[in-house]
Amino acid sequence: MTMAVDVRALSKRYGQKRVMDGLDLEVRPGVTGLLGPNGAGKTTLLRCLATVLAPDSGEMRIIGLNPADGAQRTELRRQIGYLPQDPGLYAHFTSAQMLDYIAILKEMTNRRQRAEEVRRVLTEVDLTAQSNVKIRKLSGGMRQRLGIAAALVGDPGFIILDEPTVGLDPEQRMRFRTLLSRLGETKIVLLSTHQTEDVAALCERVIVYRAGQVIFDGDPTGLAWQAGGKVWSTAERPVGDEVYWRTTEGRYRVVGARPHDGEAVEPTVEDGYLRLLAEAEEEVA
Ligand SMILES: Nc1ncnc2c1ncn2[C@@H]1O[C@H](COP(=O)(O)OP(=O)(O)OP(=O)(O)O)[C@@H](O)[C@H]1O
Repeated sequence: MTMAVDVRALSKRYGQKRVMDGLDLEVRPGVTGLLGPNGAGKTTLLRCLATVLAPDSGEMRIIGLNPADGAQRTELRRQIGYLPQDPGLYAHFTSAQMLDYIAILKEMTNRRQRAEEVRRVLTEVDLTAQSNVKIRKLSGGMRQRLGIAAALVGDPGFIILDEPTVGLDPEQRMRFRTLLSRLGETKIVLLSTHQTEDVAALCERVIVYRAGQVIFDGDPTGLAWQAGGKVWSTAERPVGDEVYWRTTEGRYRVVGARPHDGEAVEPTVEDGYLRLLAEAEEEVA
């Protein structure tokens, strides 16, 4: 089994709108983060990789299998765990029933084996106590964790998570980071997120995606340094169109040109990301 995702010249349009245009991408085991503004096309890419959506053209090899081929696609789906943005959980099922159902869809026919698998994934996301609680009674964060558990059923080699940390409290987010880091030791984990702190904390690789194009591919430190020498702390509210915000210390953090009293600040992943997007906007303008 080739533990890699290999995508060549992938294109997708919705009507006249071109969302992906000849995308080339390789993803290896480890945790890879996909960052990008709303509407960049992240979900479209993830849905293609999850074999939920067929691209218009291009080639994919995922764990050595070709999803364009029916038999290989079926085999591949056993190897993929996918958390969509809206996981479509059944409100009247309990957590355990939902996961058991997913295990059945993944063709786990042995009832005892399934029960064990359900227990395992519930433990992974700290939902054992909610095992027999109906989904409609779970909090938003608990539902999100159940969605993550669903993606882990059957121990897939390729895990695709679309904004997995939405709604998680800080403790559960930490727990989730630990879980993902562990999974990334042997599996291909691809997560789309708007949380640059998650990317900084757990991704060894980050891809920034904008308007269907990869505009950065490297490690989080490299992304942070996209704003190297361009992050400032200043006492006065900046004028002009630089990106800035007020910090808890009551100063302004500016990403862009140096304000007249600006003191240089070490860039974060968020700074680098914002700078990169601002530069991409400038190029288009
Ligand atoms: N089924 C569809 N039909 C028509 N247009 C679509 C469809 N799905 C997505 N789009 C459009 O394609 C573009 C990319 O959407 P996509 O959901 O892939 O972006 P995204 O990067 O995941 O965004 P977000 O961060 O907001 O989730 C958007 O302009 C969106 O409106």
